[in-house]
Formats: sequence, structure tokens, C-alpha cells
Amino acid sequence: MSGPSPKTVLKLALPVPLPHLFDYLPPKTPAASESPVVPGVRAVVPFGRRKLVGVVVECGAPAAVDSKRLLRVSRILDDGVPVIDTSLLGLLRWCWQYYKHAPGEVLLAALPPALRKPDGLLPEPPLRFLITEAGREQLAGPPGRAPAQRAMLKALADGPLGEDELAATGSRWRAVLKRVSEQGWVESEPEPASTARPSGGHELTGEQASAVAAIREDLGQFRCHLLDGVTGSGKTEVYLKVLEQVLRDGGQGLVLVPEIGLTPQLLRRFRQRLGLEPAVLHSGLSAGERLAAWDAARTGRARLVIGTRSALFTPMPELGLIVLDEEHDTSFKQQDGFRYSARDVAVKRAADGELPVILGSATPSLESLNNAQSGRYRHHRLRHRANRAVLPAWRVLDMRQQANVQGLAAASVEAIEETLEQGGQAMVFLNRRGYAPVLMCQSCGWHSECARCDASLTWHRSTRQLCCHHCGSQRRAPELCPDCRADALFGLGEGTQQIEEALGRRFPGVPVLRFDRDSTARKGRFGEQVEKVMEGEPCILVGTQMLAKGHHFPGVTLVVVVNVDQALYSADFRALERLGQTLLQVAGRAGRMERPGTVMLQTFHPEHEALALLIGEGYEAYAGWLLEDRRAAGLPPCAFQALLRAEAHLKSDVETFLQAAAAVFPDGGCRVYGPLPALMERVGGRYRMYLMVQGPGRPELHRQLDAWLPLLRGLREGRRVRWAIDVDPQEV
Ligand SMILES: Nc1ncnc2c1ncn2[C@@H]1O[C@H](COP(=O)(O)OP(=O)(O)OP(=O)(O)O)[C@@H](O)[C@H]1O
Ligand SMILES: [Zn+2]
Repeated sequence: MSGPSPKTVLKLALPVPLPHLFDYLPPKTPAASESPVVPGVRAVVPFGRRKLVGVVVECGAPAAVDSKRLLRVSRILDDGVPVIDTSLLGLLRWCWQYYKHAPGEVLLAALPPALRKPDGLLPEPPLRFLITEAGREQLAGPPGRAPAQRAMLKALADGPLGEDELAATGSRWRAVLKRVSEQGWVESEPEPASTARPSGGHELTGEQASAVAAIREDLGQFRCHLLDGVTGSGKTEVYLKVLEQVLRDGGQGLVLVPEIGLTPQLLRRFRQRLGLEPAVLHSGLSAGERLAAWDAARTGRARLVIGTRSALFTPMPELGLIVLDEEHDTSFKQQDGFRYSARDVAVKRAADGELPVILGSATPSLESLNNAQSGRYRHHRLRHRANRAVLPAWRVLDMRQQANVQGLAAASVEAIEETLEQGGQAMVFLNRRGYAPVLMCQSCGWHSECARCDASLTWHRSTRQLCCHHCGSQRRAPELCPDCRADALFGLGEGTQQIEEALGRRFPGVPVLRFDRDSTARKGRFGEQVEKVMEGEPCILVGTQMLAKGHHFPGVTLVVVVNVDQALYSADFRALERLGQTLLQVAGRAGRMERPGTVMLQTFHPEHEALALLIGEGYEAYAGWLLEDRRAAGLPPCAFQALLRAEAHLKSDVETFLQAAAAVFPDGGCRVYGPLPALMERVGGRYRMYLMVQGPGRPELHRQLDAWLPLLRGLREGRRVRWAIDVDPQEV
């Protein structure tokens, strides 16, 4: 027997945080039936003392080390069927190179969790069951002594059913199914692909129609379309019209939405308009549900996938369109581990697959606006609300001159009262959950601080807890001041719970619905509350960011924004961009139907030029002003950045490492700045700092980063810290 030739080495991505692929010999004597190993298949390999599941990335590459020392793949999984197709594999490879992240972690993140384990298998294709001629005859005959069998035949008489539907016919359905199948009364076949039956939909406005026409023209080729339409302008209707065409042409559609944009209402809308069941993918699903949805997309049974960030990596053999709704949303950027931007990777996927991508938003990111201005993206503007509703009117409340009860201005309370009297619904927005952001002692000035973070502990009065919203630590709230023992503790500032309580007291009998991460923690609660709002009875909604995103609440005519002043003076250069987006998105919930809406903005800085511009002239002017500023300051999107982030228990370790890292930064057109402290320097007892690398061009930035990385890995100072590269960072 000849020794293994280097030609047959397999390169695998394994789930370990190392920056390379791993060489293995192919499995021993593959069975005759087994097809040759191809890229994209899963394999089990020995790794140290463990067995790992990896994905074969390359076959037949020359081995990096002497092949005699190589270990052998234990076995190939899934009968050698690739779980990741070639084009997706190419995209993932681009990702690990671009984001400088471990290939194995990138690749395995693209697999449903169930397939990351050796015992997880590709699911069997689902079957559906049909009644046969003999079955019909049986049903037509006199009822026998097997009522369960008869009931099943009866259920099938109206058309084929899947396993889920049969399961609803009785607990012993499997046994019954077996019996009727043996009799030849029922047969099975693979579940066919879902087909779209679009119906309904609006007659498009002129603006919608021209956007739809332009995007349809580009089907079958790559182009990025920025759909820049004010809140309520009917962007979703544009997506639907283009998707209709894609589905009709036999393509698959992929729709990505922000973390909390994936609501039952949204799904219902897609389901009803397109007349098909979308495969839904998000992190809240069970492993089994996720696997099933992913597999339906991979095999082409599912024609439409709707999901959050990571759904971007679903294999879809006939993908014809990607839609990214609320493209400015920060949840599209993963903030730990594999720090990718789903927006940017979506554009790359579309380019690779030669298909159009739609980025939609009422408040586009400066990155996308910049790309539209430079002609790289096609820019479609929808300036009017679709259903003749007008954009809401703004009222700025100078809080220095307003009586203020528990955070609410007297004028806001009056406006809420008026709204309720007229049968409308009011929404109060503030970005702080809990009862009060700080618990403070009136006598000695003590205040609740997290021992492990540079942050105060939020007072959750109902549960009598002090909670850190950064590291999650919790403790019982003291009754007396822990320092001076005075009975003088009070909550400083307001959180959603306090506003909820204040409104409940002021408007007895009116439902006050709170939407924040605490109140909607229970599964399904969010949806229930939304349903309640949709019933249209007068009510008050109080909530955080969660309320800002894409909801269509027809009854809401008043929006009160409680406190956004912090952002006006933030050290983060993106703070004003985010503020403008949040304000307009929240405001956009008001007056989406016949009755016009009002937005009341409570602020201590009514004269601030940013607010004046945003409210006076709108987002386009505001974003233009911000973009000019970025250009003048040489900041993204007019420059390119990457961060080297590092953290450790000892601040000196972080500093020493970053200084050493800066010292070995290679020469070139990009410069390195720092070490600088993270915006919140200490979280969970760890100090966090970074170096910022910035330059005028992307290729230059990547060339220098790629030259720097091996040097960083060689630094002995790096052993005492956790470090990572963040390309195109969104926060510091
Ligand atoms: N051409 C049209 N004619 C009449 N009504 C329309 C039309 N297009 C959309 N609508 C209606 O207008 C409302 C807002 O539309 P939609 O939710 O699609 O807006 P949007 O731009 O996605 O909003 P947002 O950015 O605020 O989420 C919906 O009730 C929708 O049914
Ligand atoms: Zn903390």
C-alpha cells in the first residue's frame, strides 16, 4: 500500500479560536458507495483528546506539514452531502479574511446549532400523506370498528397533510398512520416546495412604482438599491412587490430585519400578501425549529426566509433577492466574537450571487448615504406617506420652563390626556428600563454603583433589586443608606417602570402597556401587548428602543420623547447619527393613518443646532450636515477604521499590550491611535481599551492589518489579555 499522497490532504475549519485551517488525511477506506469528499461537507476529526465537528473547506491542497504526521478524519457526516454550498463557502472565506476572525468560528456560526455536534444530523426530507383510491372507497363504505383510522382518512380526504397536521388528529396518530398505510389506504411523498400565491396589496404610489420598476429591472444582476423612504411611506410594500416577481420567476427571497423587528405582525403581513409560509430564522428558536427552517431553505422547499442577522448565512440555492429592512439598525452588526456587519456582508453576498439587494430605511446610515451619493448604490426616495397620512408635527418642550412630575412635563401629560379623550393612543419613549437609573441617599450623597463596571446600578423597585445593565450583576436594594444608615434613599431620574407607575396613577382605568426587555422577557408577551394595542382602544404605551422599530400602530397619534439629551454631548462621534435615527423612528410611529400625529420632544437643550436642523429640515438635511462633518474630520464613512480591542483584569496589562502592539504596527498609509479607554472602560471587572487604526482606503487598511496580525500573535504581552480585531467598528 502506498503512503498517503499530499494531494489528498483535506483542509478543515474547526470550531477553535485559531486563525487557520487544519490539515487532515481523508478517512480510511471509504465505502464503495461513498462519493469523494467535497468542500462543504461536515466531518468528525480527532483534536487533542477531543472529537470535533468541522467543515471541509478544501480538498487536495498540498499539506502544510509532513503528511506522515497528519491525523486522519474519523468520518464524513451527512453521507457526504455538503451542508454549505460552494458560493456560501466562498462568502464565508471572504468573511474570515475581511473580519480577521478564526475561520472555524465563522464557518460554524453559519451552521444551525444542531449541526455543530457530531450526533446532529441533516433532517430527513419531510413527507406529506395522501389518501389513495382504495382509501376513498374504504371511507365511502360503512364505518367499521376503527374510528381513529376513519378519522384520519376523513382528514386526508380534503387534500394531503404533513406530519404536523396529522399529529393534530390524535395522540396515537403514528400508529394509526402505520395501520392505514399498511392497508394501502394512504401513501406518502416528499413535501413539495411551497409556492407563492400573492394577493391583495395596494395600488402603488408614483414613488413606490418607480422604485419597484427600477429594482425589477435589475433582477438577475448585482446592484445595491437604497430605499430611502420616510416612516410610513410603504417601503414594505415595495419589498413585497419585488419579492412577488422574484418568487414568480422561481427565485428565493431573503429578508433580514433587526433583532426586535421580527414580530408576528410582520410575518403575518408577508404570509398574507405573498400567500406562502416563510421560513423564519432567529436566535430565539429551539435547535430543532432552526434546523428545520434552515434545511427547508437549503433544499429550496422554502422560497422565502425572514430572519435576523445570522439568517444571512442560510444556504439558498436559488436566491434571487436580499432585502435588509431598517438598514441603519445597529443590531445588524455583531458586537462580539465574529464581529461582522450583516449589511455589508449582504451586499457582498448579492455581488457574488449576481442579484440585487435592497437596503431600506427612513433614516439611512451615513455609510449607505455616502455610497448613494457616490453613485455606488441606486438611491430611491419615498418622500410621502403612502396612505395620504401626513408626517407628524413636532413640539419641542423646553424642560427648563416646564413643571416636571416624575420625568413628564406638564404639557406632555396634558397632551396625553387630550389624546385619550379623543379616543387615540399615546406612546412615551425613553431609553431607560427599570424604575430609576440610580438609587441615591439624600443625606450623604451615596449612590448605587456597580462594583465591577463604570456604571450605576439601576433600581428595579418592584423586585427590590439593584441591577447592572452592563454585567448583569444584581443585589437586593438596601432599605437604609449603606453608608450613613439614613432612611433617605430615593431614585434619581426616571426609568420605564416609574413612568408606567406615574401614568397609571394619573390616568386610572386606562391601560398602560410597558415595552422593555424586562416586561417582554416572557416568550409571547411582546406579541400579546402589540395585539392589545392593535385593538385600537385608548391606551398608553411606555417603552424603550423596542417601540421605535418599524411597528405600525394605527391608533397612535401622540409620541412623547422623554430624554435624549445625553446623546447631544456624547464622546462617540456616531451619537448624533443614532440620535437622529432614533428620534425620527420613534416619531414615525405617530399619526400613520387618517388622524395626524404629534411628537413632543422634552429637552433641556432646545436651542441645540442638531435638534433644530433635524426637526426643522428633516433627516436628509441633517444627515447631509453630519456627513459634511465626517468628511471634514476625516471620519467614517469618509475614512476606514479598525480597532484592536483588548481587555484584562489589570489595566496595566491592557496598556502594556496595546503599547507593544502600537510599536510593531507596520508602515503604510494608515495610522494607529491610542491606547484609548473604551467608552465604558470597566465592565464585569475587566478593563477595556483599544487602538484605533485609520486610513483613507480599504485595501491599504487591510494590507497593514494583515501584516500586523502575525506580529500581534507573537507578542508575549498578548498572553495576559483578551484581544480581537474589529473591522469597521460601530462602537468604542
Ligand atoms: N400604495 C399604497 N397605498 C395605500 N396605502 C399603502 C400603500 N403602500 C403602503 N400602504 C400602507 O401604508 C402603511 C405604511 O406602510 P409600510 O408599513 O409599508 O411603511 P414603511 O415605509 O415600511 O414604514 P416604516 O419605515 O415606518 O416601518 C401601511 O398600513 C400600508 O398598508
Ligand atoms: Zn456591572
